Amino acid sequence: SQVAAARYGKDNVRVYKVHRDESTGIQTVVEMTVRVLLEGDIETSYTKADNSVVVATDSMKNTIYILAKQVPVTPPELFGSIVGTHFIEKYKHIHAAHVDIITHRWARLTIDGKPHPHSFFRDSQETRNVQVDVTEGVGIDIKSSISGLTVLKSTNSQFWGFVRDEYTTLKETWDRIFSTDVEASWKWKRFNGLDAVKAVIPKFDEAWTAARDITLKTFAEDNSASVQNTMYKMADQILAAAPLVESVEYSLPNKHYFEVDLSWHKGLKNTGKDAEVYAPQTNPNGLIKCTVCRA
Ligand SMILES: O=c1[nH]c(=O)c2nn[nH]c2[nH]1
Repeated sequence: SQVAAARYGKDNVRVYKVHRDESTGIQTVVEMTVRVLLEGDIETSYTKADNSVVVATDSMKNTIYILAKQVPVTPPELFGSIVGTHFIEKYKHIHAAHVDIITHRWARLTIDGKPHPHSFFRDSQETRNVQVDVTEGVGIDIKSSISGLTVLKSTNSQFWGFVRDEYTTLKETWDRIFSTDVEASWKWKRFNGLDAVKAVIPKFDEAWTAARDITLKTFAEDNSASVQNTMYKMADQILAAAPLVESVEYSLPNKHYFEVDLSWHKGLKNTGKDAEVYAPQTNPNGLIKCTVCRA
């Protein structure tokens, strides 16, 4: 046997960092969960019990905390690029570093109509994430994403004209509920190194804001013909808004809400235009995926 592929590191490294503005007393917090996996000339640690090539995962965890102290932890695209670049520069036998960062939300509390200087709440399980792959002699590939942004619209979602055959029972609808947990990601054009990432730092927050705003606005305003068509419209607009982005990917579960026919109870009307009470379905769910690139 031989090692076909190998990468190792520390997962679920939880990092919190506070910025204290002494002049205003306003504090700002960031919380994230970091994974770093390394690749390189490490096969002998698997095949020969040669630990001389192993940077201990504990040391990798220490490194994440030290770098979080020394450099900005936002935008996550920058911090991930710094962390990954550190490992391939520090250890000559390490040739690639894969850094995944999940950023959790701490929304500033508004108390008596005013933003509170140092109090926050978890307003959503939505996260902002990056996958940063730093490869020696190649560059830095970054995929940014939004996860766990759960939305629902109570009308202006349709689905009709689909294949009807001996397997079809689904009725066509011109007015249905559409709910999904948004998973949207955008892949940046390859950066040739850390300096190239540092040259465009503002673009990362701008792209995240654009992707989130476009997703929510299109979700709300599009009279959706299908999940497929609506997600394509979202991706198309994100590509137009972010020239440094190479492609956009959506993965949207279609979280079904079924009408409940109550006509058996004294003729109670609760279907079609009379439907008000629905049964939210845990499973099964539709799952619609696409990757959209520039033509
Ligand atoms: O938007 C939808 N797309 C689909 O492919 C599908 N299939 N069943 N319901 C559906 N809704």
